[in-house]
Amino acid sequence: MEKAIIVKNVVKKYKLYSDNKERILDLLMPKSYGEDFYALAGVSFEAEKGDVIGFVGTNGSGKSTLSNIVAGIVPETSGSVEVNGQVALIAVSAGLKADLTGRDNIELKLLMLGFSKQQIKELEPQIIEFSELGKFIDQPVKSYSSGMKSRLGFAISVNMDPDVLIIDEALSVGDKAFAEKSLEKMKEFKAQGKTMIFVSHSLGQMKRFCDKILWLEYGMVKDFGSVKEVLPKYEQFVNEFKKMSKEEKEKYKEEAMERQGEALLARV
Ligand SMILES: Nc1ncnc2c1ncn2[C@@H]1O[C@H](COP(=O)(O)OP(=O)(O)OP(=O)(O)O)[C@@H](O)[C@H]1O
Repeated sequence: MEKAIIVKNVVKKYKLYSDNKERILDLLMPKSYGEDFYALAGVSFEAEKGDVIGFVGTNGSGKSTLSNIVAGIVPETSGSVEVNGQVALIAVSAGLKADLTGRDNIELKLLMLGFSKQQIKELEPQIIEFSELGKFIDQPVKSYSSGMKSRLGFAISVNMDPDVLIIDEALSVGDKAFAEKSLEKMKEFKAQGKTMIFVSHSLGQMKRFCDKILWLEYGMVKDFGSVKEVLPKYEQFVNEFKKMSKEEKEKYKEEAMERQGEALLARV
């Protein structure tokens, strides 16, 4: 099987600063300021060509960070990411320039991806039609609602015919009719054998759409396998987690952070 995505040992470290002074000191001084925070602590997984993989995990587990790294939008701190083919990320307002109009954003995005002026001229009407933005297409994106931004982002990404498509919660913002239309488009892509990553809190959508599930927990892979195998385990965890008291949740987090520390130490 041909690999579409190979992610090896990816770590993403953020710096958390208590105030702006600390941030500036960290930039200017040789000594390190601020606290290290690991959004991803050594994540590995592979996608075969045509796989549809769902990322699940509680809030803050690293799903968006990982999808942004696979899409090449955020750099990894260490580890490696290989993507075969052109990748498109759909997330609310991902990569849209707020001061430009919807139309300018379409042109800019396609130009940056290497489309010719002629190709852009051909693609533009179908993108605008798909976005259902009507005359708003010539208004600056900063005047759009989050649903409108998501529609524009979705319309650009699906119409440029990518090899790998990453969809981060984009369907939860638009209205129901648009979400259905988008889901249809994604089914079409799936039938064409395109590789997709799908980030959503809707387990129903995951079940309907994905083949495999990557379960992230505090920046680590808790499980990776078929939907049938992993999703019931995740569902059970979510139900149990919801029932935990605040103290039990804290304890669970502490233990997971210890495992994270050990995993990071084992790497050095
Ligand atoms: N730019 C940043 N600076 C500092 N911390 C960040 C940054 N971006 C993300 N994080 C932190 O990294 C962790 C992972 O965030 P991420 O958005 O990837 O999680 P998620 O699983 O997508 O969460 P959600 O389900 O809530 O969208 C979070 O604790 C978040 O606060």
